[in-house]
Amino acid sequence: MHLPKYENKPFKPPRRLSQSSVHSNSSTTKTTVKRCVGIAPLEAKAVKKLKYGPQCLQDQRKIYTVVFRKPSLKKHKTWDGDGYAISKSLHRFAFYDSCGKFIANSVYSEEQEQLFDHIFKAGSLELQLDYEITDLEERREAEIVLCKTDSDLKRQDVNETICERNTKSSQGITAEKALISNTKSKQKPVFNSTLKKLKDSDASSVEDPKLKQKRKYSPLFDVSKIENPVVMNKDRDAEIDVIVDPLVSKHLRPHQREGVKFMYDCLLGLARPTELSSTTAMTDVTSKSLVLEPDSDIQGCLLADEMGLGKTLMTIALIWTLLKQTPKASQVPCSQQGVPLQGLCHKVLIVCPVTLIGNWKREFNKWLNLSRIGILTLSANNTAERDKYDVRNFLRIQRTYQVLIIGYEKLLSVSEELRLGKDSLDLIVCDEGHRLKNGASKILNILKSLDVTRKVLLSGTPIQNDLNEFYTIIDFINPGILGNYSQFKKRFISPISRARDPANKFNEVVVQKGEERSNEMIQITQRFILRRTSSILTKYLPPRTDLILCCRPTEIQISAFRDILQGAQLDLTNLNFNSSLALITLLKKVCNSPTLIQNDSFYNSNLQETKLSNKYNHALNSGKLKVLMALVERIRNGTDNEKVVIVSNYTQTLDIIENLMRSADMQICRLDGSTQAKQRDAIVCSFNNNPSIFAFLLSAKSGGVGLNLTGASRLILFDNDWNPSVDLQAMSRIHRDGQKRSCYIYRLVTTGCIDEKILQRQLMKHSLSQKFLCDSTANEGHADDDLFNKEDLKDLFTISCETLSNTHDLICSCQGKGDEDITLNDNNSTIKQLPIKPAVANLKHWQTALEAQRVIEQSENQNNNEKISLMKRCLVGYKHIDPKIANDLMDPIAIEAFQRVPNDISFAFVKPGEPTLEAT
Ligand SMILES: Nc1ncnc2c1ncn2[C@@H]1O[C@H](COP(=O)(O)OP(=O)(O)OP(=O)(O)O)[C@@H](O)[C@H]1O
Repeated sequence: MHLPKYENKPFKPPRRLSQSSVHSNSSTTKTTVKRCVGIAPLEAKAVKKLKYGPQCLQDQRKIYTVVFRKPSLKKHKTWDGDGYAISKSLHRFAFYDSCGKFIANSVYSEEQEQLFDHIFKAGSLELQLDYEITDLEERREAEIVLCKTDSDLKRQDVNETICERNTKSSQGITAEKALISNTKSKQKPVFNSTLKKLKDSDASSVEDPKLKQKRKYSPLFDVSKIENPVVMNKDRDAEIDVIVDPLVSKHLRPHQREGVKFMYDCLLGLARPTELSSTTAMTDVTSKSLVLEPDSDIQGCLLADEMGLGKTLMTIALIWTLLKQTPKASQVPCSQQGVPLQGLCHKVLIVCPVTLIGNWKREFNKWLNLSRIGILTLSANNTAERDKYDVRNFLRIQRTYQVLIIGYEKLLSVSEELRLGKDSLDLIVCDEGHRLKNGASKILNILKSLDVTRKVLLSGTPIQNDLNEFYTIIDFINPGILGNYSQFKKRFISPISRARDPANKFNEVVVQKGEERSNEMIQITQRFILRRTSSILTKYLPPRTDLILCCRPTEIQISAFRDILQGAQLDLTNLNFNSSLALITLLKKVCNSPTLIQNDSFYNSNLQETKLSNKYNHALNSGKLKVLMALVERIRNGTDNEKVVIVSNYTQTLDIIENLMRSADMQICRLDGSTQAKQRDAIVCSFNNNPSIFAFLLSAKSGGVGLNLTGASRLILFDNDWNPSVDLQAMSRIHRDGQKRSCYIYRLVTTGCIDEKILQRQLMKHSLSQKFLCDSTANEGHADDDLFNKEDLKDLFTISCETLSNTHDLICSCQGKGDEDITLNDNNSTIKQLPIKPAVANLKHWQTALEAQRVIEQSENQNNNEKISLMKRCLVGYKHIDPKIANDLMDPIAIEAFQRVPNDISFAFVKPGEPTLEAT
């Protein structure tokens, strides 16, 4: 199977622009020519009228790009310049420099296959062919340069006429303005370095002020000819509208149109009225340009949309717009029609996890085509020296690449090169930007040292509930907006933390102050943070059925739980979460498979004398493993050639699953923390494209982020993480754009054991995380103390062998016939989505101890009710099914699996997907 491979173009030095293409007043750059010729093919008739030196337009001879240098004896030779070659016959080549000036002829008489390796000697130069220009647009560009050898005004006029006619004849989304050089004025050659200087200079240095006053400017696109355009907002000084290229905007969904405008407003420091971000306003305003007040505090943003909402596409649309357009036309060189020839940005740095570099490049190709935009990626195979060379060239050379995509890890090795060339960078995009939450991180400090004001952070994972981390990220995006750290600490961290401290839970004043400061912080930051949930996508995706399957523990598991809990001699009166963590982890492992305990460090140092491990060393020794194997066998035997992704937090669990599946002759691939960066992309591609690979084993934490596994339509989440967003990340790998089949997500939990309790915490936390800043997402696999009191901890260590589902027992009293699901009554639906706190408000000052006790008890009850309500909220829409009573798990595969292991699925919550797929 042939997979697309995107190689970087070789670096070339800046091309010297031909005299006619650029001049110091209303100058025209190479881009001008490119735009002009890219609109519609030149008509042969018009072309024939031109009597050009190289005659290149009169026939279909091949045109190549070339690089050249003076002959040198140096070991590591570099190229001095670039140009073109025209092959007049199979063997004869005429070489021209980048201005179209003839250099020399040369002959090639060797094997055709080695043509591109051959070093030609022509004139006093060595030359090498780079690539044949087959792209129409690029060929036209070359032709025009080559045709200008004896440039004269008449010929230029004809060019202009052709360009104008092409523009007029182009329709709808191709209605781009022709960009025509003003050749009638005096021309001086300008190098790209000069253009770079112009970039930051004042308008007056580019244009004569008198001329400027008279001059009219035009946007790059004619908005009247675009169906449903996306027009950017502007400030009062804007001279023209900036309109997203219809080539991209035609693909954008309503939330994406709004997202692109949001990011643009932030980067340009435009103060957005809050109503603009409301969902109802979306469709109405994105095609209009509103005049907004400036907001000097903001030049960066955080796009925190949930995964799968298309943050990559939105960012590509933004980058492409900024590279090509600016509202301040008078500050850049313009065509004769007043169309700016430069955008607001010239060079963009995208930093992302190494696993996502390939994905970014594919997305650029998907939406723009790589022939339009120069994307440089640093290959994982490159040496550090090669990386440095590439980065230096990226920043130095104007023309070849506009975007550099680099892994976070590689930033360190090229930091010096980036710092030296930092003035060339205009925008930094940090994908999975929550990685920058650590203020001491070297990567963050390198990025800060680049002094790039415009920044976009992308993160599908909510920012964690740690105010220090939050400060670090916000201060990176918009430095100083929250004051310096000590001011921030005083104003926000201290009062908010004090209010969260259980010791202050009855101090109304403290709690209220914390709440006020928290709201104040939200108000400041929501100006540049945008978060939408993936529910927006429902109507564009195939239906998704969610099944939570409670898997009955095996006898082996139950006896392992008992032995461990007895051996650990828990002091239930002095429990706290951190001291119990090792035991909790051990119990989680037993839920997956008792085999795992033999490698558990807590077990080995504290419980080994119990010599339990040998007893549990059987293959299918857990309920979840039995259900998993029943499911995957059913999926594999199905007629639809469906594939499955299996996710676990433990690589050792993946080892067990891998062994079981391989012994059942299933072909699998696997991605976990040990998978080399350079292999990751290839593994994902081969899974999605190779029909013989049936399953993908994925470690939830080490790579789930950002992966596209739409080759599979079923996903089994083998264990839960405390942090619901880790699981959500994993689950959205298959149910995302590009998915054509109905999807099924199975979450396996061990009935009545710690697995189910973790699920319950997740359900509560997910409800809480709706309020952005108060997201109670836990840190790196640790549970959040907010949600654990001593009773909760005791509950974690309680095994309920008799129950069909401990979760169901808590929230509902139905029989599990499958016909009842939870609907929130009015009371419940108004539950405040705030972290659970004791009902402090109920406790007035100066109450007797008895009254206080009563209020506290009431508060605790109220909290329990709130917790249950939070859980219910997450399970709205789920059917409650005891498969022994109601044999309808709403999925033929699950039904067949149940028939195979009827004693191992004790209960199920099933949320059937709605058939709402819209043509996209
Ligand atoms: N408007 C659209 N039409 C069709 N496909 C789209 C659209 N927007 C995005 N996609 C596709 O959806 C998939 C997911 O998009 P993308 O990776 O950008 O999401 P994301 O928000 O960055 O998610 P994550 O946080 O998981 O990385 C990609 O394959 C992308 O090409």
